[in-house]
Amino acid sequence: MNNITISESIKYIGVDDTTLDLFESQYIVPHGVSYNSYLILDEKIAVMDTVDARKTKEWFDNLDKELKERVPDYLIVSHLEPDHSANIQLFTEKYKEAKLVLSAKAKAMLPQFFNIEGLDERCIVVKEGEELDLGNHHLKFIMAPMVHWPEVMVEYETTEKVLFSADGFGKFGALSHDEDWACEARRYYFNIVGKYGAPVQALLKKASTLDIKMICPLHGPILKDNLGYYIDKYQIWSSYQSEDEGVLVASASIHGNTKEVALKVVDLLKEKGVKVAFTDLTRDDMAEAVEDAFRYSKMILAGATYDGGVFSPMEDFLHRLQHKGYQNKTVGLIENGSWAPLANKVMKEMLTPMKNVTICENTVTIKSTYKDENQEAINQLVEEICH
Ligand SMILES: Cc1cc2nc3c(=O)[nH]c(=O)nc-3n(C[C@H](O)[C@H](O)[C@H](O)COP(=O)(O)O)c2cc1C
Repeated sequence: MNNITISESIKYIGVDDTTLDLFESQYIVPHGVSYNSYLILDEKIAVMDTVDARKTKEWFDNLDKELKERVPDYLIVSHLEPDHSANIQLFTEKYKEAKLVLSAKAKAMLPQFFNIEGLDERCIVVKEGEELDLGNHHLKFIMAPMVHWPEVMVEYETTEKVLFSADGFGKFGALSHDEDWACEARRYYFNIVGKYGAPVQALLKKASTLDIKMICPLHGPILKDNLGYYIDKYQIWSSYQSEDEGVLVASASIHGNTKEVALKVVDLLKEKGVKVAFTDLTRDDMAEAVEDAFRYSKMILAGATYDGGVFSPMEDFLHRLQHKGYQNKTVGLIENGSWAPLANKVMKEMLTPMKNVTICENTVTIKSTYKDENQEAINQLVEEICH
């Protein structure tokens, strides 16, 4: 177990997973991920969520070690996604007197995942603002529907002023791997929670009334210092403001000619002192491209024409941005085609329904390979996006 200290009474019993190939079967996690779980030891004992089925044994070992022969009274269920809920059934079978404490929606969904005997008697359904008395510790329940599932709730422990924030403030990366919080927290946020900005804003509003000394999320490090920094990031991200003035240049190129033009644009922007990120959508991590699209205020898309449409990695990227609620940005378009270039038309059609997305008037069309005669159009697009 990671040697993570929370307090005398609150223990970390989570686990690192450093061999997972893809989180949610789609996100690379080069430094793994942690499934966090906590134990509150008081007159009554509460376990705060379970972990993924990949780590059942390790989690029960951690729990046993901290319980020191005592028996839990409650399992608090914040979220039913299997990376946190997988061991609920086993827990109820091992601790037959323990109650599950959960939202009404979670109780309704529970039978979809498990077949728990005497479910009604085993559950304590809690509502907004209700409290559970553990002795010196008191858990106050705050509903957080659609952050990012409907049954989600978070818990505020009033004595030590700890917010158990479910997937909120979560991050990719195992706890054994020490790294900057923002990069992997941002990639996690926009790809997993990003669509649900309004529910996150609602939760932040409720949280702003609490005196929070520590945030214990279900993934990533326990946040103890400078909490304003993390909360500010969540305010920016969930309100779809751009975190940085700058341009993401994203290319989808089959044979490299479109990419070559995209890289020329990167150089031009850099010469102008603009903050630039570049992604090759055919090879780089798509989730990081999504993250950067939300992070920066502007974006230039460079796509090859493919079968009368746009090359599929670009199409995939734009679909993801649609799903995640991409908005409030300026976007420039570059296309390439050998006989009937159509990529700009298709990219424009995909961008137009998005909220408050302004498409630059200047566009660039390359016919197969870059020629000097293309430079003027490129310059004009770069000039427009810089203003
Ligand atoms: C399978 C396939 C389908 C294509 N479809 C079109 C098309 O519909 N219209 C067009 O103008 N070019 C089409 N092209 C040509 C490419 O868009 C063109 O060669 C472009 O220059 C490729 O840029 P790249 O070097 O960045 O890959 C197609 C190419 C391939 C391989």
